[in-house]
Amino acid sequence: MSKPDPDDEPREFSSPPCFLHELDGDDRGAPSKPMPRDAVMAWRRTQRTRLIADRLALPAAARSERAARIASHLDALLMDLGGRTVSSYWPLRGEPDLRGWVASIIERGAAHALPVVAERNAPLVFRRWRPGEALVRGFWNIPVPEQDAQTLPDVMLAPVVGFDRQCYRLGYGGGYFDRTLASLPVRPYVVGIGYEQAALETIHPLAHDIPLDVVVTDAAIRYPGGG
Ligand SMILES: Nc1nc2c(c(=O)[nH]1)N(C=O)[C@@H](CNc1ccc(C(=O)N[C@@H](CCC(=O)O)C(=O)O)cc1)CN2
Ligand SMILES: Nc1ncnc2c1ncn2[C@@H]1O[C@H](COP(=O)(O)OP(=O)(O)OP(=O)(O)O)[C@@H](O)[C@H]1O
Repeated sequence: MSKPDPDDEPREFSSPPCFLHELDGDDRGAPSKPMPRDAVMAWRRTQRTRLIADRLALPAAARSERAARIASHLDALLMDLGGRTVSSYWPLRGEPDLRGWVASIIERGAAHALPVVAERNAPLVFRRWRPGEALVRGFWNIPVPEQDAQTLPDVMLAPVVGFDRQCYRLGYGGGYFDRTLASLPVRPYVVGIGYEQAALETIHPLAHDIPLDVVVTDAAIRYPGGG
């Protein structure tokens, strides 16, 4: 397992064409001048709190309607998942609930797994799971499969707290998905999942941040730099 890099500096050093946006105090659009690591981490904490509160404020009906849109975008993006292993997540803190879609891909011949924090600050492991199978409480009380049948996903759904134009992911701050992607022998196809309202201009990527391949929201399928 790699240790956090003390030289973990922001990656973006290019000057924006115009600095007027810095006068209006809008920290959502985020200026693209380099920010020190401590400032990036503090900014991320503020954004996490705001973004989680925003999605928890969505009425349940709006959340499930948006999850259905995300599911139909996933069908359009991923098409035939027969014979593939897909990892998803047990929905927490207002994350889109894709459990119905998971049941549908299993019916269509996919295998499915859930991520498990087996050890703090270590890569995630993935345990096979089908609806109806037993779950137990893991770290932070997140339900995880009881059976320790480990697998590696071909397609990994990564729920986002926020995402940016380059498809960098803001998560809960544990660094688990980044650590996992840095350690897997074969990189899966990594699909960020979130509501459109989680869009940010930039998360101020640091050296440890690994971009998602694509982000699927209720409004769009977004590729890095694709607007
Ligand atoms: N539904 C779901 N399951 C998931 C993830 C996820 O993003 N969503 N994960 C994606 O990585 C992993 C769990 N990651 C987590 C990372 C941090 C915290 C958390 O609560 N952290 C503390 C602060 C950090 C700490 O104390 O270590 C907190 O927010 O209070 C929770 C889950 C695996 N399972
Ligand atoms: N490959 C890695 N090796 C060691 N530490 C890492 C690695 N990737 C991330 N970290 C550490 O994890 C911490 C949290 O990172 P970050 O703010 O990017 O979390 P996050 O992506 O929002 O969280 P999560 O993936 O758990 O939802 C940072 O201190 C970072 O240094």
